[in-house]
Amino acid sequence: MADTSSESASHPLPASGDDAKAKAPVGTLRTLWPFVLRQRGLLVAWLLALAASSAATLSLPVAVRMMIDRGFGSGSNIDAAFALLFLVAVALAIATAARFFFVSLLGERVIADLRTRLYAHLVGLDQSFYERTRSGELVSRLSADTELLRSVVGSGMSVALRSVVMVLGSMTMLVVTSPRLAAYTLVGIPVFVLPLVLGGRRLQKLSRSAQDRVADANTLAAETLGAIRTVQAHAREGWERGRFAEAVARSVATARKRIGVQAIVTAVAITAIFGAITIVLWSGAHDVAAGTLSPGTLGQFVLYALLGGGSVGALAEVWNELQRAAGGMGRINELLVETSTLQAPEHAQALPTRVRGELQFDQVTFHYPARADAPALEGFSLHVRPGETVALVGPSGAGKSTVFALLLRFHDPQAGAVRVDGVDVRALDPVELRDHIALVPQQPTIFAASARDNIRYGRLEASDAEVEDAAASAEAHAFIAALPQGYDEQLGERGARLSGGQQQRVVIARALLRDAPILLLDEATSALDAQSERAVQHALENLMQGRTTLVIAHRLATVLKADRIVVMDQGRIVAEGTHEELLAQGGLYADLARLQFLG
Ligand SMILES: Nc1ncnc2c1ncn2[C@@H]1O[C@H](COP(=O)(O)OP(=O)(O)OP(=O)(O)O)[C@@H](O)[C@H]1O
Repeated sequence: MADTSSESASHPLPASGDDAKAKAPVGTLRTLWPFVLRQRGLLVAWLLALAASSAATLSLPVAVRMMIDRGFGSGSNIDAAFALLFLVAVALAIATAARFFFVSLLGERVIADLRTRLYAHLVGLDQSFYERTRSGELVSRLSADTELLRSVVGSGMSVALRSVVMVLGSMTMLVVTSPRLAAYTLVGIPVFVLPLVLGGRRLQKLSRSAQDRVADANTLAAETLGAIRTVQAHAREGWERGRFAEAVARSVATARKRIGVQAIVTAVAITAIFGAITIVLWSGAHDVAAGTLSPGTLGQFVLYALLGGGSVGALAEVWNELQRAAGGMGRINELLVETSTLQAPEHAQALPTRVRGELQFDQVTFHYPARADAPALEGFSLHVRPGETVALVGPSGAGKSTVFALLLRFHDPQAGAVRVDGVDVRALDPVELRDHIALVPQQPTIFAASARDNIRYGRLEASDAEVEDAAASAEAHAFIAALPQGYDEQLGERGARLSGGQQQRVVIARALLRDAPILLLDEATSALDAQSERAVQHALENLMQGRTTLVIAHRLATVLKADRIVVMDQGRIVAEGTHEELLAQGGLYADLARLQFLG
């Protein structure tokens, strides 16, 4: 059987960005307002440019009329009429460029601000939030949902406001230009617009389901390619090919419907627009022939009608965009209102300047928020003296990791108290508390950064020499120095370029550099070869020296060296003593030791 343990059948995320089925009302976008107001300068510059470009656009038809009537009509003012037309066009060009620049920049700034704020909020949320939230979901909100909003602030908002100005402006100008033709047009508009709006709605629904079908196929591909070992080990390549082909075929079938409707809508749109223009021109031509209307005025009228009609279309489109963005804003708001249940107390107590590292659990009872019925620790009491090494041993689910979580104050117990140097951890600022603790987790966490920066994560202000000293004590200096770029070598995502034992030693170096009086060590369970094992063991011994150490033990060497072994089962302590004492007692420890430590 192939080893598939390293594969996680990654569950498809709901693609937040695309999935915006606009459940939130458009008013949700109000949340953005304070962020927009913070860019006051850009906002004012944009509004000025918008006013200028709208004025230029609205005067363009007038310039065209003058060009036709004066330029072509009499022939005397040709140069002046064309010069005026060109000037208006240049003004329009400059104002449009300025408008685009200011509003796009405004969009970028506002969204950068929102993303920064959202991330800052997320990293501060407590563990219980992360236990019920998938990190992929958060990343998707940070990227896809903010991207939706970026396009709203950076363009949608601009198009909406501009279109409203244009619709109002061109309607006024239609009436001013020719009240009679304007009356015809206003009566005629709904007749032409209604089928387009209906077609547009249908089109939108279809394009959403086309997107969904494409997403289905992508999800299938992501899931199976991510678990390719399992697929191949089961010889399911042929079957998966078939499934993917079917999913793709379904997306084509949906797309075909959309394309068909779009083709019809296009035909209707062209007929409607040219029908309208023909009718206005026809009616206007009679007026021109009768001498009641100049040709230029007719041209001016048609241009205003086109401007107004185009802007109505743009408004309809932007409305959809606003709805999608409101969905994104709603999801981001859900995150922004999340609060940590673990707040720093208003008047946090300070730990002594030299923390001795005395740990006390007093009758602690704790259950995870998701498991109200099953306590992870129950009446748990433990006293660890400064500098002592205590090994926690117990079957899976006994509560060993929970002891760590409470010491780090990732959660607060429902009863009892956890104390460091006699101070209840609830009275401390969590950041100050954690400053005195070094954690070496079972799975080493390596960031996609250089070896040096990975170690320095333990203490950001450490010098290069201190980093290298820590690496040396962690038996990591030799292999890091041998990397092509030495300490500057990028370790790759999740430490892809290091072996398991090397990753562990980098993390130990990080903990050494942290130089905290309290060490929480969750020993790795994965077997290393004898040489790596010895190096890691050596590194750990250096790390534990002179610190209060709680270790979740998986190795014989560790339990043998511990000052005391605490045996846990179902959230309680069932025995305590040294390896020999506990072996002699028999019971749970003897069973565990036979399985885990003595092979
Ligand atoms: N985030 C969580 N939400 C709900 N229940 C949890 C959570 N984490 C742990 N538990 C439960 O709490 C109990 C103690 O878990 P804990 O992780 O402390 O055990 P452990 O001794 O460290 O086990 P292992 O050796 O397998 O890591 C278990 O019953 C577990 O199912």
